[in-house]
Amino acid sequence: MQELLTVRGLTRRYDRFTLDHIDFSLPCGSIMGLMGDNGAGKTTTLKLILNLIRRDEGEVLVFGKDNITCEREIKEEIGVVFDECHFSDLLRPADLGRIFSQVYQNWDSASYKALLDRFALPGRAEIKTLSRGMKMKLSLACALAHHPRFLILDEATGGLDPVARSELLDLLLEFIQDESRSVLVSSHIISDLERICDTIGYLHEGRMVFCQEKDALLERLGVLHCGEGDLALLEPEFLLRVRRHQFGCDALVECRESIRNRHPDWALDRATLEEIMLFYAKGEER
Ligand SMILES: Nc1ncnc2c1ncn2[C@@H]1O[C@H](COP(=O)(O)OP(=O)(O)OP(=O)(O)O)[C@@H](O)[C@H]1O
Repeated sequence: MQELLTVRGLTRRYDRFTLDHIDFSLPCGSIMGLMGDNGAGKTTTLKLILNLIRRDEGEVLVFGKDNITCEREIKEEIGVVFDECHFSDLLRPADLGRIFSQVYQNWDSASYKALLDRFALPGRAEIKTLSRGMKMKLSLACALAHHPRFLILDEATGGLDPVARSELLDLLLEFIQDESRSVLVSSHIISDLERICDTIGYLHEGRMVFCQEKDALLERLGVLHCGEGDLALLEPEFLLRVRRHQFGCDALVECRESIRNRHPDWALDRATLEEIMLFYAKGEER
């Protein structure tokens, strides 16, 4: 499958934080979710891809082209939604349509109008009168109306109610249907990522702990509920992380089926993405 985005060794150093040699790629026709706790480096990664901040090391290729030397060309085909609406409060959606038609060669006024209608957004209302969710939908309409091939969303579902969120997720699935377009989305709403993503990248303290195909990941990993005695019997190569509590321990394990075959009477469940994230954020290595 052709790669739409390739990130290699991407590094950005701040005084108290380093995004540390991040590697991942995103094939055409797929959705990748970036999850991670506050300050893990998700926004930094997205800003580096968009060349909004300077990288210290590494390489970013979008559509096979360097994101710095080919920035103008690449940005024609990228749509971006950040968690806050950055448009002036005094403008109206109709004004944005006129402004963006001067910015993007491919701006499609009819498509913009259709998106405003789809999101029930009034073209002539000042942006300051729109709710947070409506502003988010407006950002999305602006991000989509020039027919980008690559959509980047940073916490874009945060301000939306469950129905609007569900509509947005459907729209993202629709967006990638023709197999030539892709989405990179960061979110704290892990259930949203679990629902739509093909690949999940988990950032923790500036490092990519894993970046894997979601179905394979959920098929492979498991959560074992046991006491210290059983934990000592578990083959060490299967053990990823442990969380100890008053009544025993929970262990994040891999090769779930092999463990089930060897220890059929153990309490072994599938792991959710949220559990996996908690194990890496809060668990111990052994
Ligand atoms: N301009 C800056 N100067 C110094 N440090 C910065 C700067 N921008 C970001 N950081 C630091 O980089 C780290 C990662 O921030 P980033 O915004 O990428 O995290 P995040 O994963 O998006 O977090 P959240 O989920 O809270 O939005 C944080 O520790 C932040 O303080």
